[in-house]
Amino acid sequence: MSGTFSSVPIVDVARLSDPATKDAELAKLRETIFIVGFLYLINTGLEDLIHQTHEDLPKLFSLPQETKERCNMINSPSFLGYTRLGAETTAAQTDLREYPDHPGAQSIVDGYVAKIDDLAQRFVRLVAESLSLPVDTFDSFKGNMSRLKFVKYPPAAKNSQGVGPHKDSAGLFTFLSQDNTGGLQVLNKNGAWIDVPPIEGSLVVNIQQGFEAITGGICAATTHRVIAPTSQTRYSIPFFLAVRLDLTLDQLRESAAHIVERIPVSDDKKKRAVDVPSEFLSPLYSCVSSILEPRPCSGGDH
Ligand SMILES: O=C(O)CCC(=O)C(=O)O
Ligand SMILES: [Fe+2]
Repeated sequence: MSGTFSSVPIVDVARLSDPATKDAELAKLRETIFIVGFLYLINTGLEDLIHQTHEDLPKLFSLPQETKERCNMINSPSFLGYTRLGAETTAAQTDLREYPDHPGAQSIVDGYVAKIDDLAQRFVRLVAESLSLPVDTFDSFKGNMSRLKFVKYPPAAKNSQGVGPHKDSAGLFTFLSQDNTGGLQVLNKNGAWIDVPPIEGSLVVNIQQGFEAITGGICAATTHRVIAPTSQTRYSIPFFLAVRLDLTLDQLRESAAHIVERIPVSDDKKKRAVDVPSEFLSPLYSCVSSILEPRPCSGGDH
């Protein structure tokens, strides 16, 4: 792999679990983490769950509008819940997508979160291994505010914005299951949009800005977007693995410097990593929770 990419690599969990193939697959994971920031994860063991959950999504979204509005996120103190179509903006344009939540969805959500969170915990340890770090290196950064979203993109005019260009923000990694529609694209270092076509049963995993900050910018979050579908409705299920909200940015900088020292990449890359432009390291915020909800940070030293 050279300095940029023209497709998103596939990393195989079965090969990572087999002593005969583990090292080769870890090397692939490392290259992918450094160069692309996006990968497909296959053979996760979650294929049936993913399939079943996608079967359930159209039913959830076809709940009556007033049922969906009852759990609108604007009424929630934690800002979690339903968002209607057109209520979001990315890169100054309206996104053509909506997401629901409903008490009836509780068991679907709980079942999915339990399994995907378990996979996410294993993945983070594999990433540490692939970077030649102790397996538990990132464990102390993990928080308990991970989020699951069910997203619907109705058909729209050609080249409409499903969700505009963005990097995922204050977490470690995103684990996304997309249906068979397509439309997800990632931006490579030459400024070209690269398709991430659906692979049945796979998860698309990408680095968030929290992990970028933890690795001092060596493992960077990649900009991505979704082009709205034109003829069929698209559904996706992103799971955002969170960082600890009480982590102070001073602590983060200190441990990032410590981790960067141990990652075996060229000094040149390390040098560039020192000055990563990330809202995550903005002096405007004193701790991670204030990025999500700007206010003074308390109890940040544990
Ligand atoms: O729906 C997708 O495929 C991607 C969604 C996404 O990028 C996000 O919600 O952050
Ligand atoms: Fe995203």
